[in-house]
Amino acid sequence: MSTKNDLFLRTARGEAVERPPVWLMRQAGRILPQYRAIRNRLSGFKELVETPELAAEVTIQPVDELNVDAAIIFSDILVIPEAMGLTYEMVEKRGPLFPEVIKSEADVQKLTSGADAAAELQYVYDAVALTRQQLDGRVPLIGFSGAPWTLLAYMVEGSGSKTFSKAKKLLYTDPKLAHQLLEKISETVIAYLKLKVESGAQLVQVFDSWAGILSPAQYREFALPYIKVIAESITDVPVTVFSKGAWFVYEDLGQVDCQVVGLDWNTPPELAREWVGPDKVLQGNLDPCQLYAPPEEVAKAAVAMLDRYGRGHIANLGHGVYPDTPLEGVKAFVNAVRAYQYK
Ligand SMILES: Cc1c2[nH]c(c1CCC(=O)O)Cc1[nH]c(c(CCC(=O)O)c1C)Cc1[nH]c(c(CCC(=O)O)c1C)Cc1[nH]c(c(C)c1CCC(=O)O)C2
Repeated sequence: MSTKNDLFLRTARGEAVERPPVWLMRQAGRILPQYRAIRNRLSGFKELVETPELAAEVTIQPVDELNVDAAIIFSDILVIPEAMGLTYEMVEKRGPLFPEVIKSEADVQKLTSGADAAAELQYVYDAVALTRQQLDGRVPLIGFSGAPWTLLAYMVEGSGSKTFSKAKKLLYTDPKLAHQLLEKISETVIAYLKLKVESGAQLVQVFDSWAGILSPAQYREFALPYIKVIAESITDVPVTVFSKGAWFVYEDLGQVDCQVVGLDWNTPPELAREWVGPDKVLQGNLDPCQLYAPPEEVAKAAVAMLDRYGRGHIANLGHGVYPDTPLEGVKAFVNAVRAYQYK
């Protein structure tokens, strides 16, 4: 099946394009009334994630409503810990919660990993295949995974946290165990992403949402090597690495076998370009809070951002869109990028 609007993929592959493509992290979600309507009649978030027909429907909603240049499969990074044997709950208004966490070597040994764990996630592969079919080539479909360090952080901490100090403590007190766990997570992520690609994902993004709380030395020891192996293992589609808050890693990411590097809103694109080098495509990085401003200002800020990046850029926010963002702000952003022309 050919993709009618393949601007996003052409850009990710480094081809010359007429304007930057645009999509938003967390575009499938609470910003859309259509999403809230479906979500409100279900038992919870997990029912939506685990029902392929519904996941496909909410994945396509932002394509219909916002006219973005890519869809991202509706799911969560926490399906991986669950497939490995650590179930999560999504508590309303609070976020994820793991009733059991990883504390000891015995806990790590109990976890399933690799192909066995990835085989638990058939509902994700079904959602990807169904979404591809229903998109009918309108825009490309992005698959994603959490990065090993970010997944470890949830598996050890048991919930969100400002500091993730329990997870960081493990790195300092039992690095060997941390590596054992990271190894198992990585094997699972690789098997999982390969199956997502086989099911129809046309690019994969690895979210290292908590990269920025690591020291540079910790990042190089506990995060980067695993991201490297994952990027090298995905050979059939482009790979995006988004290491949030970790400006100090861009030089290293320049050496990783990925095509796109995602930037958070604290990172000046000119510096990121210097650090990662000329070959990668950059993705980002408008401050999600900018979208609360009046639409004309959102549009101006979007154009100013695009001018700073120049070519080799996928327009996005610097992190996921906040659930209470006005739709008119989101649309002003998308439309401003769509109206832009490279000189
Ligand atoms: C850290 C992380 C998680 N999940 C994810 C990350 C990495 C990206 C990032 O840094 O934001 C990734 C994710 N989660 C979700 C998507 C869907 C696709 C998309 O981007 O549109 C994606 C790509 C749906 C979701 N994942 C979640 C929601 C909200 C739940 C709901 O609808 O009730 C959605 C739409 C829940 C979730 N899931 C997670 C948290 C911390 C929360 C609670 C916070 C919140 O409520 O926003 C873990």
